[in-house]
Amino acid sequence: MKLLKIDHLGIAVNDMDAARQVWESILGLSFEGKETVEAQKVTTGFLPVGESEVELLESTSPDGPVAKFIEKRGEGFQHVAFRVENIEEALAELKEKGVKLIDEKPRKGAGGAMIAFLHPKSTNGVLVELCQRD
Ligand SMILES: C[C@@H](C(=O)O)C(=O)SCCNC(=O)CCNC(=O)[C@H](O)C(C)(C)COP(=O)(O)OP(=O)(O)OC[C@H]1O[C@@H](n2cnc3c(N)ncnc32)[C@H](O)[C@@H]1OP(=O)(O)O
Ligand SMILES: [Co+2]
Repeated sequence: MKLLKIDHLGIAVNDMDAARQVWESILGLSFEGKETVEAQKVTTGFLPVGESEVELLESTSPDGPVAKFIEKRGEGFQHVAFRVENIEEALAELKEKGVKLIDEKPRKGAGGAMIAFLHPKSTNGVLVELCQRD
């Protein structure tokens, strides 16, 4: 398995439009548009930066992972997503190594990507997303 690059950094926010203002006007990034991914109970908003992107995450439901995260920790950095060439192979390899997988099988993410999460308890307290884009 090879991690190709940091695909995106996920930031949990209370209000997409308010957060978008901050990342655009203060940090000078450009907002690419919103997309709701119901399976994850989030609306995403991507802002490219170099070879990677910032992914703003607003929860669509009080019982979603982003709402729960904000309730416990407040707004902030929620996950890092690494691009991989072959997500099925990567998951098989990580499972073999005893890594605790949240998703044993890839799921559909934003922008047509296939994604899977590793449990933060396996990765030094950081929620890791693997992401394959074809
Ligand atoms: C659209 C897509 C895309 O990019 O295409 C996305 O990104 S969707 C992005 C949103 N989707 C996701 O996050 C899906 C994957 N996440 C999950 O399944 C969940 O959020 C878990 C990570 C399993 C946490 O679940 P849950 O909140 O029910 O468990 P919990 O609160 O008991 O947390 C268990 C322990 O993990 C810690 N914990 C929870 N969320 C964490 C996070 N984001 N980063 C680091 N640690 C985290 C808690 O503090 C707790 O630690 P202590 O035990 O020490 O107190
Ligand atoms: Co993500």
